[in-house]
Amino acid sequence: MSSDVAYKRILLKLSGEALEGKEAFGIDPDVLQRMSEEIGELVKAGVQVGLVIGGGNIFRGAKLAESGMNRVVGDHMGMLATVMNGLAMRDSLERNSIKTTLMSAMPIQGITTPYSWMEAISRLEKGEVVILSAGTGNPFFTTDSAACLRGIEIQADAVIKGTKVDGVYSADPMKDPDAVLYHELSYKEVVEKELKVMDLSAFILARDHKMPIMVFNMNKKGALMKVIRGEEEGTVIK
Ligand SMILES: Nc1ncnc2c1ncn2[C@@H]1O[C@H](COP(=O)(O)OP(=O)(O)O)[C@@H](O)[C@H]1O
Ligand SMILES: O=c1ccn([C@@H]2O[C@H](COP(=O)(O)OP(=O)(O)O)[C@@H](O)[C@H]2O)c(=O)[nH]1
Repeated sequence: MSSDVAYKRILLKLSGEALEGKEAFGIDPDVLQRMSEEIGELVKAGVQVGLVIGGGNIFRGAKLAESGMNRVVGDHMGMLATVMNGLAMRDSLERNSIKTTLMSAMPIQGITTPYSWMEAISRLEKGEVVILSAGTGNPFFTTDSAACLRGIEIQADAVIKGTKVDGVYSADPMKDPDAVLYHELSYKEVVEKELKVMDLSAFILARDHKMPIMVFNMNKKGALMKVIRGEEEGTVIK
């Protein structure tokens, strides 16, 4: 492993919505390409990358339930959306010569590999990127919960969450122009200040297992590598 990286194995969580990029719906190929290049740099530096991708660019169960659909069915659709994003991401990574396995908590024979934590670790050790799709496989959870759960299972050194803003702020930066970016926070401060990092059940799981969380801007070129090098970028919660 290259000596200038601070983490050997990471669980990278990419937001489904951020994959939309400049498109009105679905997936922006430019975002996929840029993320593939950035993930490729990590792999070259010797970092083992487990990847959880959201599905918010396609379906969210809670939103579907607002219009009358059964929430469980809506969540199944949301989880399948993460498999579609996973297929697109694997395709893009493979086109960039990065060996990738797409695992799914909802197995689809012939298309995905069923999720197994031991198999995931063994492939990560061989230098493959492993995409862990279909969230936790259960309704009423989010892909942030999946990221923390899988991060703990695969014994990652940190959960690194890519989002649309530069990190965790004192208030929602999209709404409050005076919001201040934090570079470091404790789990306790996040709870006390009620800061939106991820949903509470995901966050508490990470806290209880002392899993560090980093939040960075997916739209900022090079930000991910800076986080991995331990440079001042985004927000670290530990
Ligand atoms: N304290 C805060 N710090 C950072 N972002 C915040 C905060 N409060 C609300 N937000 C909003 O949360 C959004 C990111 O949430 P995230 O969980 O990544 O989104 P998604 O719903 O796509 O998973 C940002 O775009 C930002 O507008
Ligand atoms: O373990 C999980 C993960 C996801 N989902 C569903 O999949 C959708 C897409 O995931 P998420 O909203 O976390 O995506 P993101 O916001 O990261 O794009 C969610 O809204 C849920 O409906 C679920 O039911 N269980």
